[in-house]
Amino acid sequence: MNYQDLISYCQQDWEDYTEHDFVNQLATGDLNKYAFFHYLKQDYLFLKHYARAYALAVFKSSTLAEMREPLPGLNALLESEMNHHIEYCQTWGLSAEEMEAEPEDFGTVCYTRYVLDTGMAGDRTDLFTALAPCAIGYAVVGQRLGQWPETKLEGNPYRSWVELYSGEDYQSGVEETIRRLNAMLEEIPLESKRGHRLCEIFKTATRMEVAFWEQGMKAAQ
Ligand SMILES: Cc1ncc(CO)c(N)n1
Repeated sequence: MNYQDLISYCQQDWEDYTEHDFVNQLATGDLNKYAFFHYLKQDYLFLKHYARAYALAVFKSSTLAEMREPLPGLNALLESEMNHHIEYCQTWGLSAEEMEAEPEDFGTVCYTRYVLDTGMAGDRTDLFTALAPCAIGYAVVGQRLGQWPETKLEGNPYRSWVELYSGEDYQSGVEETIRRLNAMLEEIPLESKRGHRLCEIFKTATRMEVAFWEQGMKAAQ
């Protein structure tokens, strides 16, 4: 099997995630600012736990080459994504300390602990499958918004978000992630108990991504 099989298994959830109103409104600049602010603060907390999950990938590795594999992703997350979030929140008058002190919303707890639990209970492939919708989905969103005729950059308060995820650095990092995931999935038949289990992991994480957009939307109501 390959990563495309994981997406096909949950096609509707995948579209709900990557074509969500939240991202379309981000691209046009029409998203409610409280929705975005809540999302961004929660995403900061989300990324911290995500970094822990990448660190777990080192723990779950056996060879040195495997141990090194999660490092570029971990570095991009802790540096460019986190710095973007911190700098953005600062422009709204929120300090990094205040972001640290923000309480975790339910969707943030559910998603991050699901990924960590899947990785701890399973092996490296289970863990990377649980991590996959995050990286791949945001790359798909970034690519789509980068080409979408309705995307507005000029005067868009969310421009930096669109540029981060449609940018060359993020896109090429995810291409590498996909290549590695495919190499892990190659030997596993889609029509097997193992294949089915991986599809279910990917689907659950994808549903959590939809809930994460919804959690932002709800903050505006
Ligand atoms: C919830 C979520 N999923 C994926 C990404 C992409 O790294 C992110 N920053 N946040």
